[in-house]
Amino acid sequence: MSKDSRRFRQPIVVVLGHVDHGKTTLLDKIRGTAIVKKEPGEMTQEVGASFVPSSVIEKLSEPLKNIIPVKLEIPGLLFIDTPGHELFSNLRRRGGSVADIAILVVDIMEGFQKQTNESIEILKEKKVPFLVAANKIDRIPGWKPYDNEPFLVSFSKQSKAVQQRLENAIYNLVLQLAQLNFNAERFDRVKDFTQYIAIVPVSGKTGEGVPELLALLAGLTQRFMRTRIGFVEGPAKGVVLEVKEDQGYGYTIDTIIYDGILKRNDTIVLGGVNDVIVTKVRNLLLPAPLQDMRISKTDYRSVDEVYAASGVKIMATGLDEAVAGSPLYAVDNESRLDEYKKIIKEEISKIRFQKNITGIVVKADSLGTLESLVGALEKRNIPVRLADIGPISKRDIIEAELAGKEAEEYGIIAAFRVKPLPGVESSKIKIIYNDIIYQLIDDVEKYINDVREKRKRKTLDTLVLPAKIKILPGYVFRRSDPVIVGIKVLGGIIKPKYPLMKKDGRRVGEVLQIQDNKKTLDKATEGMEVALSIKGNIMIGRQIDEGEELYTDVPKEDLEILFSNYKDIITEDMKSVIKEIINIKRTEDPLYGLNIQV
Ligand SMILES: Nc1nc2c(ncn2[C@@H]2O[C@H](COP(=O)(O)OP(=O)(O)OP(=O)(O)O)[C@@H](O)[C@H]2O)c(=O)[nH]1
Repeated sequence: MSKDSRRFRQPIVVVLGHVDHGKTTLLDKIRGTAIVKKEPGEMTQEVGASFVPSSVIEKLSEPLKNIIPVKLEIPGLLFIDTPGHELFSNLRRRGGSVADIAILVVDIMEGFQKQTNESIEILKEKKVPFLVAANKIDRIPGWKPYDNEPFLVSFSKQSKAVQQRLENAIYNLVLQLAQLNFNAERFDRVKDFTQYIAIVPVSGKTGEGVPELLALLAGLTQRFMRTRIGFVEGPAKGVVLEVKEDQGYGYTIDTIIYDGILKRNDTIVLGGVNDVIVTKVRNLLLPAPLQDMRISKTDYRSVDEVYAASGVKIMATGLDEAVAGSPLYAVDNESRLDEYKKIIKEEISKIRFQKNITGIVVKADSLGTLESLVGALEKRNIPVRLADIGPISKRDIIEAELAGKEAEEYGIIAAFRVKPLPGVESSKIKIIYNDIIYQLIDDVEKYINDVREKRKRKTLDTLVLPAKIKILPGYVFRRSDPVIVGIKVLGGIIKPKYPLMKKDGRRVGEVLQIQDNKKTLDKATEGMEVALSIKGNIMIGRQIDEGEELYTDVPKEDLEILFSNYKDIITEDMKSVIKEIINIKRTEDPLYGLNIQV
């Protein structure tokens, strides 16, 4: 088909679903089936995507003519090759996704799992319609496989008991979708596809149901997305899927062009690590044609132009700084260059940002994953102070430290597929790594909650309260191990287990016991004169002296909790002790007691 006769471009299809539910197997089966059914010259190869021409889809659905009448106007379907959340997030497009429709793969024996629900969330948010592939039907007990047959053909040949098992499993999926507020039904019973999600039973292993899956994807997109998939003659619009250093080609970008035509020598603009990149297309690369069924895409051939929708590798100078997930525009008229640059800058600055708030630092390898991370974190009410792409730098550490001083739980960096730059001292703060977006978010949330829980568990009993004591001269009962001395409480409250410090902030052991006339006390307050035993490596005359004044060594957090939760026990004498303690502690930690009004 020549491009001039095109009315529609091929819809872009993505595959999502829970781990091990069979996304890769199903995609491979679709590709393999398409390769087997193609006529010579019909199969063009794409970068990062596979094209299944309409002629193949029509051939496959021939036996279904009476059930799904498909007369295809679209040229075919473009399947994004790599399944999963992470790549999907780089298919970003302002206000949605470059993907036109999605296949949500669900293991029919296992039903909806965590990532199935997450996938639905993502699809809802990006407004991508989807159908459900109820996969692994060949694993239904008693199922007799009929390789590559339409589901309806194979289903009609199964025993009644097996048919019933399948129906039960489908019903289970219908219920699970209903809980998520979706109407759903087996595809052949759906009357209105705008109201119901179609469930297509398939097997990625035997290929059963693949004909229906393809026919439905094609039929639904061409019927309900006519405007969206209308072919555009103008300059290309696309998205950077991945940035790669290819042997012999230098830095290249794998892109999905979803609109218009991209030509060699076109000027393109896209997002870069430091600035918007403006460059000229030196070469457009597509995988060399397939010789046989092997799906290998390592050799390239160059072409003069590609038209939407397609996956193409772009060679150009300056791509080493290109950012995956960035929009890409071809500029037809140099006078509009600034306009395009501005659009890209604006879009990127919404995703890469620094705010003066208490929140965590997020670093990711691409714009798409960064956007997904920040979006998901904010949904869980986790504030983000700094969001950026690239390796962890000194600035990131400093920002996290600052946040941590304001609220300990936020003094972290969430790192998605990035590492610290060489020489960056990262041991001072907690960096949480995970290469799966949703696990990273779970890890971050868990860490924050753990820190908060720990803090909450600190009740009045476990707090170290402020106190100031004086070792009374002439009342040394034991000089060491443990020291036993007579003291007077000059202010505050002292209890066993409290750590003690000198006027210069140095630690000098811990209170072991408090006694008055041989009676053990659980505390001593202002004005009381009691005997105190102090354990630790200390000796009267060495670390501490008769007549010396000591303070309790109050942790910053304890002081904050005292002020936020137990203000009523703060007496005047304790207040003046607190002021002195803050002065002592500030020499080490300038933020000690910062938010406290004494
Ligand atoms: N019996 C049967 N096994 C299947 C089918 N589809 C996939 N499998 C098996 O299920 C396992 C997982 O399949 P994958 O295709 O790797 O699953 P995936 O969802 O791509 O997994 P991740 O990429 O790890 O998320 C493999 O052992 C497959 O062979 C199917 O239709 N029938």
